[in-house]
Amino acid sequence: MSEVEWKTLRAKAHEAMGRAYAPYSRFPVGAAALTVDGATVSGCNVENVSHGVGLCAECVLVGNFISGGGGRLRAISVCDARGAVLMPCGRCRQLLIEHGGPELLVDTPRGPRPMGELLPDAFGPDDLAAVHPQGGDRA
Ligand SMILES: O=c1ccn([C@H]2C[C@H](O)[C@@H](CO)O2)c(=O)[nH]1
Repeated sequence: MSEVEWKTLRAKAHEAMGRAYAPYSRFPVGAAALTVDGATVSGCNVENVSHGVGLCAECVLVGNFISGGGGRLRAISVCDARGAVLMPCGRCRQLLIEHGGPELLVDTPRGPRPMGELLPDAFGPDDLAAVHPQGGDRA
């Protein structure tokens, strides 16, 4: 990832932040990611009057990504209303690692870091396979 690519992602995250629906927290968030194919995808937080069912920007990004055809995420940047880099919450780290793996580069205040550092020893498909080696959908 070049500095130019990070700047583009940060700009797209900021743009998405401007579309956030966050009347309850008044904390708009934007997220933008680069895919391994070179496409970009973004998302903003979408809150709800039933506070607990609100969606984080990263969650909306993943939904947009999958509904747009999916693939693999390479890098992501998330920002707040000031444009400052924001760390994905724990749930969103799990959502993101599913589609980018531990190599997914995450913009952090300390610079880009692989998701494997931010969610070490993540729960993953191997944990399911250990119980159901043949696959299957029943417990
Ligand atoms: O990484 C984050 C952290 C928080 N939020 C949202 C959730 C909620 O709408 C608001 C305040 O927590 O910010 C995100 O979208 N992404």
